[in-house]
Amino acid sequence: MSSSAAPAASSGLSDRQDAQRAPGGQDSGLGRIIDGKALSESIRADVARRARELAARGVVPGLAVVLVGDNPASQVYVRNKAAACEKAGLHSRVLRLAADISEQALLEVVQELNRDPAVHGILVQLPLPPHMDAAKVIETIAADKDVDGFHVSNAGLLMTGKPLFRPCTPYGIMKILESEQVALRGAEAVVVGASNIVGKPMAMLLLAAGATVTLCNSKTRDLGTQTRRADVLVVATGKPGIVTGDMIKPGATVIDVGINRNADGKLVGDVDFESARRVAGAITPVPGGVGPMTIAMLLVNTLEAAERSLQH
Ligand SMILES: Nc1nc(=O)c2c([nH]1)NC[C@@H]1CN(c3ccc(C(=O)N[C@@H](CCC(=O)O)C(=O)O)cc3)C=[N+]21
Ligand SMILES: [Mg+2]
Repeated sequence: MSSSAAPAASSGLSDRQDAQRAPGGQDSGLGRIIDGKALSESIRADVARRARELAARGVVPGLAVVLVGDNPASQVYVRNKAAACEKAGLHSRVLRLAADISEQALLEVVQELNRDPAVHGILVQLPLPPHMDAAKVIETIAADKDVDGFHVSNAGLLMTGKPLFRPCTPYGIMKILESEQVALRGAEAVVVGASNIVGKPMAMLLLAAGATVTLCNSKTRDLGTQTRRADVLVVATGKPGIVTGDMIKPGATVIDVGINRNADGKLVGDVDFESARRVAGAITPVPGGVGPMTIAMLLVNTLEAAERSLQH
């Protein structure tokens, strides 16, 4: 692919964005890389501003994160969430529980957080150890503190068009599409992966925005036939490289939710980035795409829970 050697000067673009501009500003044949990190920072700045307004009214938004066991990836995510809270002026509390804690003891911890007026949002980090029934734990969280949006009440409210908390990853993806000014009314949207956490709520949000939605799963026959119709393609399977450039409609917006560590320890998505970028109009990178938006929307949900606490 061609890349301009022109100096970045005052273009205001990152080196990476500048490198994909062909001489004369013509289309270089490479899709734009969507900067989820920059967008997440502007959302977090907005959260910080609203948190200051709340603080002036005597309310500091509080998030409680419950971490069971010592999964190293979970440790990192939980630390990042806590740091993002502090930076935005939200209070965060991390409860670290031993991997062998009983399910009953965990349920009691959640019930205590439900009663605590300083806690506006509760997140129980997944996955939970195998001896726990994750659904039972999630259903124990008060629906009006369920900032993940995983509780059946919140899933039902989303499905019936009256969402309280939107799950953070799909919500962040909607913010990306909005900021990219992707037209969704009447558009073909294809979601690959039908989890309760990403794929299913993603389909609901896209549907509510007027897209025609196809939800694919691990049994979908000839996946490429589905994905090639997509104006907006969201991939959330946990399978690196499941979508390649030949499966993408030219000009499509491609959103990669996967976070996989490859053999050399590098983070990669579910989409084969190099081949996809030659076809897509715009694409999210991994890292720096969807991941930072997930955390930003967790802050938004927590802030809004605190704002609602003032309304009654
Ligand atoms: N109850 C619950 N809620 C969750 O929201 C939840 C969870 N459990 N369990 C684990 C997953 C995973 N998750 C991520 C959030 C941010 C990044 C993120 O910021 N990723 C960075 C890179 C991070 C890195 O370098 O490892 C990026 O994509 O740029 C990743 C993953 C939230 N999760
Ligand atoms: Mg990412």
